[in-house]
Amino acid sequence: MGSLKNEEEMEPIGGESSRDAVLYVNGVRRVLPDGLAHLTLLEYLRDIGLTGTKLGCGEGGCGACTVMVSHYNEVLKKCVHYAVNACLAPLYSVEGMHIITVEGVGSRKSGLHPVQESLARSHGSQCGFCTPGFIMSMYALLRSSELPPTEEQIEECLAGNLCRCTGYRPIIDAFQVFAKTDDAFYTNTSSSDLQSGEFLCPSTGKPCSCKSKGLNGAETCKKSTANEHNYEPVSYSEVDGSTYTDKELIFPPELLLRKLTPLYLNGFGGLKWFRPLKIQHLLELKAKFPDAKLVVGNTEVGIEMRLKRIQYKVLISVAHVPELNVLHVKDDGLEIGAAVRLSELLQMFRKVINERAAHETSSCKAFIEQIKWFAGTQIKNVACVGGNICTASPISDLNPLWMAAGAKFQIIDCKGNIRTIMAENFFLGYRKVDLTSGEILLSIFLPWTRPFEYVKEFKQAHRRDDDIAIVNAGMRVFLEEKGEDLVVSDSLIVYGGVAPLSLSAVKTKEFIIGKNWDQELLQGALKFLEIDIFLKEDAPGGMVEFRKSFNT
Ligand SMILES: NC(=O)c1ccc[n+]([C@@H]2O[C@H](COP(=O)([O-])OP(=O)(O)OC[C@H]3O[C@@H](n4cnc5c(N)ncnc54)[C@H](O)[C@@H]3O)[C@@H](O)[C@H]2O)c1
Ligand code: HPA
Repeated sequence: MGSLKNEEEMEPIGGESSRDAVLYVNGVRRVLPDGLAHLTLLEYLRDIGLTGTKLGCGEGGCGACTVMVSHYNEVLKKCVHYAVNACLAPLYSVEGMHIITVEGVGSRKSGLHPVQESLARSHGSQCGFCTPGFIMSMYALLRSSELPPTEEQIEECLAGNLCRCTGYRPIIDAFQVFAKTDDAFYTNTSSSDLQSGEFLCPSTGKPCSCKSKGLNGAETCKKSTANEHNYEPVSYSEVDGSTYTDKELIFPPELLLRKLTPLYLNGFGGLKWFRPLKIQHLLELKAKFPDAKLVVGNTEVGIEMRLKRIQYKVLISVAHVPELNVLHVKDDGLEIGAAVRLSELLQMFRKVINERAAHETSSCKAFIEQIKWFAGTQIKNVACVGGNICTASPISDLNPLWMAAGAKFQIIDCKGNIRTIMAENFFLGYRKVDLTSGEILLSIFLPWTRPFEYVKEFKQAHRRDDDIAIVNAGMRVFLEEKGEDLVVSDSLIVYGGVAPLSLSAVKTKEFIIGKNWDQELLQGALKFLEIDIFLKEDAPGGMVEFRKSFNT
């Protein structure tokens, strides 16, 4: 399929020269030849014999293909580790990175990792198909956490992994031994006894169900989750895995020193894969290939190409363009680059709600709740804000919130001209947005909320975790004090899942503005919502009565 091209031979992608595409898998250096742009990371891994990673749903919904990606983050000046769905990750998107698969974590032969051993001992593996994915989600959480994770973080990191056999309880039990809430519980036996005589579990910091008064709380708790029969641990003597760390795969030193370079590679059927590192190069590419698809997480494009058989000829990975990765806290709000991943955004929201006045972060709190239920952790680790916005899905979880929260989108064209548009006006129809083929979404500006301004999210899906919405919404109301009363000064209520696009309840807004914030307003608003959100009996998506019940 030809060889790697250097910059001189390249399409317009800047003046730096390109190098070999390199990847590390389980500590082993691998040179990626040109011609593989059509491959996913999963296909590549299985082709090289690493078949522990499984193909389940192929759309990032089941987690059987979970692997851990590590790379050096130039901004944070440290290695970052996170779980991804290998079934959606384009092979070249992980160029310059280290991939750890379940084979690299441990095996019977080389010794099991504590995560693997605990799962096996707790009967958390039955048919075994989903097991590598669970192991990798938990392993990635442990490697990326500076402190031992909480029980909640452990459950959250598994939201994108499905198991059809166990009912999840043995899996959760197996992994909860890695949760630790308070060092004192481990070091000070007297502090692990409540005055009532109840025993506090060292792993969870909560009263322990085994209620044992044994010598060592940790030991008692361990036995309650692991197999109580005598056994010879394969690789370690304690559940905390202290002896295992000698074998832990380190981040390859070569990748610490190696600078990312722009890439231009090819794939089957004439597919071109570009990785510009500068906005100027990205804009030049977009001018040259107006129909090119921008990709970051590939969680939408990947599904379109594989499951819907849509053929894109040119893919431009914009994940490493600095201008698209900004996350700036400003006096009047937050500037968010279009390529910022949802997990990064979530962290930023958590940071600002701790640092800023409570009234300023009502939108941030609503986004935190909505992102929690957006998808599994593996998807949130790669899916970007701009990808979700530009997909303009009628069930997008975040677009109703951007609109309601009064966000503004910055759009840049191939010549570098920037225009700003209110999120409210950006969505034009079914998966149609106000972008010409020469334009891309550059960034999003989310204003802080004002005193007496409140933003709320809503999502109803078939199940809570990792599911698409049946109906969702974003709502904002800004109240003004008038004497004894609170009067609605401004508002926006936007619903998803009820029309071909995220739909603003215009008449309801008109009705409530200027009215007192009371029960009467609520009853009147519900009537107007029935007019604004009108679902025909044969509306696409079905479940019309059910969906109507959420709107009012
Ligand atoms: N597969 C899943 O389980 C799952 C779950 C939840 C959400 N999602 C998807 O997450 C996606 C978000 O991110 P992603 O990074 O994976 O998307 P992606 O890389 O697949 O790109 C999605 C779309 O957005 C466009 N796009 C991306 N950045 C753009 C920009 N800066 N300007 C203009 N267009 C741009 C792409 O060209 C493409 O059409 C959503 O679209 C949503 O469909 C997937
Ligand atoms: N949330 C969850 N799933 C999705 C979305 C979203 O916003 N868009 C497409 N699939």
